[in-house]
Amino acid sequence: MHLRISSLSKAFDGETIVDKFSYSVEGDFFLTILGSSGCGKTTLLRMISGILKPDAGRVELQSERLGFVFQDDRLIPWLNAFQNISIVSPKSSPVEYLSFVGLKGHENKFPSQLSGGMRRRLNIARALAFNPDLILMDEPFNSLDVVIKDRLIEDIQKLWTGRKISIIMVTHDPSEAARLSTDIILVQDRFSKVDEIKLGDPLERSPDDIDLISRDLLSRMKKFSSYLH
Ligand SMILES: Nc1ncnc2c1ncn2[C@@H]1O[C@H](COP(=O)(O)OP(=O)(O)OP(=O)(O)O)[C@@H](O)[C@H]1O
Repeated sequence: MHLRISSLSKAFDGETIVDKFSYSVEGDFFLTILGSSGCGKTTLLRMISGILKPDAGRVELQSERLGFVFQDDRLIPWLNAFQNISIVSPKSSPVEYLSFVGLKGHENKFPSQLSGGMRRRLNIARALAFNPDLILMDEPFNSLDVVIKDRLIEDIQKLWTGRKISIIMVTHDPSEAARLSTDIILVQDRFSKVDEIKLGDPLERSPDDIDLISRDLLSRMKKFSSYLH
């Protein structure tokens, strides 16, 4: 698996968001695109996925089956949880994936009958059921309560180790990045500064290591926060 980004640029209404950005990573990576709100993380992820066309530059992504967890859940309102999964992935066993995200017993509920956090988990289950070799996740743990979030982070880590898939995740939370990533792209203020951080295997990281990395990331982010200056 590899991702190669060469000299990628994007502007909206004449305002540059991503400016000649190059990056590459390979292997079974867990790449986190980390940065404060509005810095251009989602724009980069959308260009990586091919949903958004860059103004210049190119993305080379080796993947046969791409799964996507969007920021807003894109569930079909008139199908229940089971059907929302089986429609995108008829050969999968939806109950297995619903159990994985803690939604066993909710198979017959429609999206409108689920809480925001449950819909988010259903969204994740649907991406997994597609059996992807690469998953792109945009803020997957937003609006989840802390216990569910902690459990899901553990499960996603198990999935990453067990199935040898690669993951690219967007987040603004340095502690999620410190816990899960093999590699981090820390984006400051619309790509005016980008740190590329290689962390290696997250399973070899102790809670103290995670804490240290998390604090280092936060202090780097604070230096560039316009809100604090
Ligand atoms: N389709 C679009 N048209 C115009 N401007 C856009 C569009 N998409 C994004 N932008 C602008 O680009 C900037 C970066 O947006 P982006 O969604 O990539 O940021 P982000 O880092 O993912 O933020 P957040 O964490 O708040 O989701 C923002 O100022 C946003 O208003």
